[in-house]
Parts: sequence; C-alpha cells; structure tokens
Amino acid sequence: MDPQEDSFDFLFKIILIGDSNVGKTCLVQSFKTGQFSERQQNTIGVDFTVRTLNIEGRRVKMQVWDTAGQERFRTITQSYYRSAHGAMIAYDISRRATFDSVQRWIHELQQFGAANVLTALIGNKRDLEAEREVRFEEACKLAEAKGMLAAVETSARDAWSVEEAFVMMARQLLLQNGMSVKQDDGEAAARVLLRTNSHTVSLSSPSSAHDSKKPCEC
Ligand SMILES: Nc1nc2c(ncn2[C@@H]2O[C@H](COP(=O)(O)OP(=O)(O)OP(=O)(O)O)[C@@H](O)[C@H]2O)c(=O)[nH]1
Repeated sequence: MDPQEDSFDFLFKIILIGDSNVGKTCLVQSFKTGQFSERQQNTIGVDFTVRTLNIEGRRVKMQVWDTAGQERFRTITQSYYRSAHGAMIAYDISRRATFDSVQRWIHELQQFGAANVLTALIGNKRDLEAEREVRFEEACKLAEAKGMLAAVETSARDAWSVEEAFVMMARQLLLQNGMSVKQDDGEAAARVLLRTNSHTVSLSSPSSAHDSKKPCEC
C-alpha cells in the first residue's frame, strides 16, 4: 500500500451494493486507478480498496467495500453493512431489472445497515445511452422518495462521474461529522440531483465542466 494511504484525518467506510454485473467492481477500480478493465469474473464475497482523498486540506481515507451481487453471497455481504458510513446502490441504466431491484437493496440496507447510513443511487453504464432502459428522472424520484443524498449517473468505462460520486460521499460525510465544507456551486453541480436541504454539499470537479447534463428537477 502507498505509505501516504496510511496517514489520514478521517476514515469513511463505503459499501457498494447492487445486482450482479451492474459494474460495481469496475466502478471501484475506476475510482482507485482511473482505469477500466473488462472483467470476466464475478466478485466472490467482498473485496476492499482504499484511496485517500484530499478534500480542502483534509486527508479522507475512503475504504470501499465491493460486494458480490450474486444471491449466493448474500449472507456474507450482509455482514459488512453494519459498519458502513455510506452506501452506494448501483444499477445498470441499460437493464431495467437492476433498477427494479434497488428497492430490495434499500430494504436490505435498512435491515442490516446502521440507522444513519448515507446512501446514493448510482446508475452505471451511462455510455450505453442507446440501450438505456431507465430514465435519469426516475432515479432522481426514487432517490428523493427514499431520502438518499443523490442520484448520479456514471460510466466506469469512460471514468465519467465516478470520482465525483465518491468525492460527493466524502464531502457529505465530512459535513455530517461537523466539518465545514465549502458550498461549491461549480459547473459540475449539474451532474447530480442533490437534496436541497442546507446541510447538503454540492459537487464540483474541473473534469466535468464540459458536461451539459441538466440537474434533475424532482
Ligand atoms: N459499457 C459498460 N460496461 C461496463 C461498465 N462498468 C462495467 N461494465 C461491464 O459490466 C460487466 C460487469 O462488471 P463488474 O464490475 O464485474 O460487475 P459487478 O457489479 O461487480 O458484478 P458482481 O461482482 O457479480 O456483483 C463487465 O463485463 C464490465 O466490463 C460501464 O460503465 N460501461
């Protein structure tokens, strides 16, 4: 491990859940390395990855738990929910069934996770626009209805909004831990729906300045 990963000011545990093959492992790899590699193998049980972010001078260590989406690992993966500060529930925008499953994943999180776990809804494979089966507005509505922090669309293949999604979680967790985090209303705020309460941070990154996607208005 990079020695710099050893020192940190905050440690947040983030769990990635969602149906098999929605791209959870690719998302974690993209966050860790910025690279996409075609994966053939499904995750067995749980893997974990660490990356330390620098957020306004604070070293925020993100410990990301990538869980298997396959049913047969459910008992193992559930045992990791309790200690998570944040959860990303991922679906594949080109497979409706994976979005329909989100309700079940939310239910599992309610059953096995901590009461105050921060959640975000991640619609992955945004690059497969031609095969889209789930509209972003639907995801926004669900996120809003379930009291989630945000709905975000990502592409692990194109490294599109992946970094931003994790940074958003980190910033919000800092805020929840009493840290002041600048309200940053840069260009990239358009990427995600964020609940409009005053304690919610927004999201910005120079890499997303070219994106013209409008925020979801739900
Ligand atoms: N087009 C496209 N394909 C992707 C993307 N992310 C992942 N994939 C592909 O989707 C398949 C599944 O990816 P994984 O990351 O292994 O999926 P997973 O959700 O971790 O699956 P489990 O380990 O079974 O839970 C692989 O063939 C990836 O190459 C993406 O953003 N766009």
